[in-house]
Amino acid sequence: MNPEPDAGRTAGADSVLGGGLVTGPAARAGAAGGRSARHPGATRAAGSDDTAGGRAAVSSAASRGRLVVAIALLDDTRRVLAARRTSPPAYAGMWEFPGGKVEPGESELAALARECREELDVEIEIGSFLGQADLASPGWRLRVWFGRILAGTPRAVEGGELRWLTVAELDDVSWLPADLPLVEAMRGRLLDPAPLTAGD
Ligand SMILES: Nc1nc2c([nH]c(=O)n2[C@H]2C[C@H](O)[C@@H](COP(=O)(O)OP(=O)(O)OP(=O)(O)O)O2)c(=O)[nH]1
Repeated sequence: MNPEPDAGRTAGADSVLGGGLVTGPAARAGAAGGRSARHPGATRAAGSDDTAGGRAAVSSAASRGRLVVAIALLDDTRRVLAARRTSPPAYAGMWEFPGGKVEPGESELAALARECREELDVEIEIGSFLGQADLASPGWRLRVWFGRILAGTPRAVEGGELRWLTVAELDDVSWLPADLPLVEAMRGRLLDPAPLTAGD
């Protein structure tokens, strides 16, 4: 399933992702920014209640929600790179797709490229959209793309741990709760022999 139009197209193809990828400069241009959400979240907003105060608090929190972008980086054998978090305490030890928050004025894809540079010390090529999920904090949303490494060997710059997981190993780690439906979607895409082309 690819619920979003592809992030962008360039010439070229590779055996893992297929063609139609956005590389660094194109990613920085941010072809996918500003799209509306079309998919319900996987995680219910936490902390809501039925009191007027509760509604106001939730509404206020939603208005300052954040967009988190992350990447399912694949190697040539379709293993995916997972990262183990060290913070906050509630998430420490759980696994996620590398990524982070989009800064104000920054495009989604530029943020994705920046986060991979900062957290993994790699340059990436961004492929097709995997999916999105609402996070526990009201107004926060996670959006994930497939991608591959163009340059560098990933290392956990900010601590934690990295693991390349085969599709058979996806359940060997404890994913963050919001990631679970995305991991399921990814499993389906990885088991499908079709190339993970942008726009498929
Ligand atoms: N990167 C990433 N974050 C995720 C995933 N799933 C999930 O619930 N999250 C949550 C955890 C955090 O609350 C939030 C991302 O925040 P972050 O702390 O990683 O962002 P950041 O790198 O910009 O961090 P910072 O500079 O503000 O310290 O999204 C995921 O797969 N990848």
